Amino acid sequence: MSQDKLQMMRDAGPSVLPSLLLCDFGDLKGELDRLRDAGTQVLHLDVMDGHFVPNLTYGMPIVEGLRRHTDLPLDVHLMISDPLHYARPMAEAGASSLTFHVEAVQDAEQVAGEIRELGVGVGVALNPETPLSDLDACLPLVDLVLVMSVDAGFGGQAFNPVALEKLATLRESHPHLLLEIDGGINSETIGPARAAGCDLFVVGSAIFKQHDYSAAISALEAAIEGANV
Ligand SMILES: O=C(CO)[C@H](O)[C@H](O)COP(=O)(O)O
Ligand SMILES: [Co+2]
Repeated sequence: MSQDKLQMMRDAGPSVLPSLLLCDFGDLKGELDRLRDAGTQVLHLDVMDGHFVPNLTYGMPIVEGLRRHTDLPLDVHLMISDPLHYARPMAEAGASSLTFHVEAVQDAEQVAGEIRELGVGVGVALNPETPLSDLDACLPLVDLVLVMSVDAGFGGQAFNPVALEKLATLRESHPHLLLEIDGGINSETIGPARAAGCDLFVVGSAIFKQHDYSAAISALEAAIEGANV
């Protein structure tokens, strides 16, 4: 099933992925309904352990609860020190793709290989200061690369344009890899990210700090459409 969901992420084309980090957790079902009505095709879930990053969010019960209320692909961003410890429970909870941070692991090739065996999409993420060369060993084993445009850990940070260079380099060398960007994406930064070859655009503040999610997502999609690709 998760491989189907990964295909749904590919088939969606350039897409805005709302990050539930900044949503109203007191009304998750309402938030899902509003996002679905706004045309959301993939959800981005930020899992933080208070160790790899200095922030703590949520784990399997929330992923499982979301899965019971939506068929949308769940793109899970693991900002945790020991991704393999939680990979299987996350897959069983309903994750469609699991993206680990290359900075968190000793052997990224092994981690990517073990996640792949779970039947979910495999992603690797890197923070702004991490060089692309750190991905060399695991790139042949992943479906997507998540290029961070802020330091992982918090929503609402300013966009770091170093991500654009990384996206352009990856797009050139790996035309079929799914490329995702996360952090400080809004209607001004999303166009340059699309022009650099990005497919999936994670957005927190620029959706959840607006009253009208449909209007916010439409503005972001218009900026993607208008990008100089
Ligand atoms: O991974 C993340 C933070 O580490 C979030 O996905 C990201 O910060 C989204 O929020 P914003 O659009 O406000 O930057
Ligand atoms: Co994220």
